Amino acid sequence: MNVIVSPGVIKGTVTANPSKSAMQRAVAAALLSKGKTVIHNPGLSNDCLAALEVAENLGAKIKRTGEDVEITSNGVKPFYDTINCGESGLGIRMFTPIAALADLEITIEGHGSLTTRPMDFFEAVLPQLGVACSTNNGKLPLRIKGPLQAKDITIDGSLSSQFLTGLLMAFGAVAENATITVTDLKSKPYIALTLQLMEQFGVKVEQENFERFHFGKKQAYRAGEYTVEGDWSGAAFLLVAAAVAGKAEVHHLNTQSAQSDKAILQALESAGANMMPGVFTVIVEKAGLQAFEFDATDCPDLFPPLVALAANCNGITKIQGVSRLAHKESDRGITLQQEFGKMGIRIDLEGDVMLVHGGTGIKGAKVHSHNDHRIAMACAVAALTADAAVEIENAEAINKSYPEFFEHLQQIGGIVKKEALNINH
Ligand SMILES: O=C(O)C1=C[C@@H](OP(=O)(O)O)[C@@H](O)[C@H](O)C1
Ligand SMILES: C=C(OP(=O)(O)O)C(=O)O
Repeated sequence: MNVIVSPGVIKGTVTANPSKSAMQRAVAAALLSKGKTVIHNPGLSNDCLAALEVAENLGAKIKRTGEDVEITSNGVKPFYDTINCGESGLGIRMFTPIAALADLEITIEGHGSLTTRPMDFFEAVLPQLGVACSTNNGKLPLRIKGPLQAKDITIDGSLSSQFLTGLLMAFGAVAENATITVTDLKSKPYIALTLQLMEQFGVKVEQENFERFHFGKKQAYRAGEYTVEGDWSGAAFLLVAAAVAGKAEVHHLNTQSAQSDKAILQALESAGANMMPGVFTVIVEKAGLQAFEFDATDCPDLFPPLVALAANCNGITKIQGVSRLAHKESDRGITLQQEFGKMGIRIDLEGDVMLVHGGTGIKGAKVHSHNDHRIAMACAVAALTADAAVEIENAEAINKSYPEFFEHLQQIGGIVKKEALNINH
């Protein structure tokens, strides 16, 4: 699907979509619990749907009841010997150690960009926990055979925090007096989110400095009720849209959230946007925007909205953390450079630093998402202040995290036209 976004003024109110990071973790915790969990405000993006399907294949019963999702589980008891994590990096890295709690040999698959993302971590780490594991040269499919034994282990956290999230969640179900030690952990706030979620489901982990995670006496996940927070990662695009092109009020955003991407507020402030954050609502208004400096090492998903913001700021914005982008849905440093380049915005990549030359004028263009949801959304926001419309090819990539994105953009005044592909027979 191609989507055309025209320049225009932003004005309106919208409710943030549910956080996929929170939803996927809640689905995993519900699977690990005994009994019925009710998830309110469930996320239904492709990554969330993939998590629900994996939980079902690993033994949970899933029911949609009105606005909620009910997950009834008796722990990990796989129905099948194959699970498919769709395109979700968190999904595969979280559910692999969880699936390894069973003693069945299981094949773990995915599709699209997930087939090119690195999984060799598991081959190095899972055997130390008694799990046989093979990959296809460090890529999918994975084959594992548990059961996983939670033992003291040291892992490298520099590539992604998601592997640690998976180990923490799995250890939570079986560990007794065991410690995970992590070196060079990146994306730390995502681990804070994991620990917070585990505690909400009754499992407490003692952590020191995000380097040592200790499990004392054996614990059990407790089924219950859970409400998914609004998503700061998706809302960041709406907040930037307001900062560059008008004014918007975004509801259901918890400013006390553990989500890393609430850091968008700091970037907006540094750029000079007018902001009025409440506890569950954020209002952002356009102002004269200046180039800013920001370290996105621990919140890498903010790069695409930050680039859309920086393109509208006078001067050269410096964003640290480019090396974190190589293994996302696309190699995002390069993809942003290419696609914003088509819109006349120069981006230099200098080692771990991205330099965005802003305030030079955004041009209408035809751009491509590279099947990366956050690139599609960043281009849509850039279009708002372009000199002509921007056409985004493969814009359906947004379904991975935020299927409602274009409707939400329209709700706050965005001029959006969706074009189905013409297929000539
Ligand atoms: O745990 C999570 O929900 C996520 C962690 C981050 O990955 P890394 O830890 O690989 O940076 C982030 O980029 C991803 O979109 C979601
Ligand atoms: C990288 C992302 O997700 P994941 O790693 O879970 O696929 C993302 O949502 O931008």
